[in-house]
Amino acid sequence: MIELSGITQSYGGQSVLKNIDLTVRDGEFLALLGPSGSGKTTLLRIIAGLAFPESGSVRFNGEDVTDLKVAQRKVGFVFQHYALFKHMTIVDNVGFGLAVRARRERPSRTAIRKRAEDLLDLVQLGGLGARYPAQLSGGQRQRVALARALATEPQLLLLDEPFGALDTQVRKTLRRWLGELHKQMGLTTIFVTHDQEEALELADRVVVMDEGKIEQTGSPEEIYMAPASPFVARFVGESTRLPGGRLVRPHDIEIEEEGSLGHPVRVANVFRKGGFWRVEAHSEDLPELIELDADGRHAPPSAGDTIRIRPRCLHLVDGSERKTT
Ligand SMILES: Nc1ncnc2c1ncn2[C@@H]1O[C@H](COP(=O)(O)OP(=O)(O)OP(=O)(O)O)[C@@H](O)[C@H]1O
Repeated sequence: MIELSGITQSYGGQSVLKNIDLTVRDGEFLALLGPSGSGKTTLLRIIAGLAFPESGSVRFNGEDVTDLKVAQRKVGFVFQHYALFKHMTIVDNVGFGLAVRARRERPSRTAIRKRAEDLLDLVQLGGLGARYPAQLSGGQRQRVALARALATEPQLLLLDEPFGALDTQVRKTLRRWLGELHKQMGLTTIFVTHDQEEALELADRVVVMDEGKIEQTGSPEEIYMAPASPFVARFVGESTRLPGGRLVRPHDIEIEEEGSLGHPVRVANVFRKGGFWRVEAHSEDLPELIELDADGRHAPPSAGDTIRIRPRCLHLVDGSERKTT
């Protein structure tokens, strides 16, 4: 179990992490999700022992590791641009962490090679060990980086936008594959992403961060269905503001029959979005358009129509809580 309590950090007088408390359970796959600059990487570096907090503590299984350096923490990590050693073969890259161990802890050369080859099989690159990094695709290189991180049998795996530099299709494939790998190995894993789709699809639990603070921690369903703040509602999935200031998902607004008590709005635009219609409508009491989704199997309302709408969902976020900082 990883326990962070009261972690604060600032750079040049600017507060980057503000009193972060977080517990990560054994075997959990946790995503740190937030916009650029929200402090995700800084938090990950503090967990790794690559940076040290101004105050607060980091515990691994009850042991205080706050002042321990990275080499003493048994963590494996993969960063977006964590380059492989160009002049080394793939198998040597993977075995590197073991080969540089002090002599009394270092396995034999044969054992290192065997372990590296087994890991290459695990990341589905068996047989490519003799190649050099330049002879692999970007996606394959990131899998090698992952195999290298796993070689030293870390107790914790940290991934910082590991697929960030890859194109969408490769990213999706690797995402699925990483999910499977985690299921197989059950290694406690924390990954940083600003991609909500990635976080919601992969993680057991998502931690949404903004401006150095945790906005919400919860399962992907909780984060999506019951956002705890307007920030989360806006950052994760789509949201639209209703009269009265509350935010709701466009697909959670129902068009009611004429004569009902729903709120009257005037349709401004309608366009197809895959299997449904996206309707944009004006309301007298809101400056911006309300967005809602209508069933794609029926004819949609037309621009200029007045329709009555009602939020269908109970999980509304009160826009009046909107932060002013
Ligand atoms: N070593 C450093 N020196 C000075 N400022 C830093 C340092 N590291 C991070 N920062 C600042 O701290 C803030 C948080 O950065 P951090 O990299 O943790 O955010 P992030 O959420 O990971 O963003 P991104 O998704 O862009 O990587 C930023 O304003 C950044 O400029």
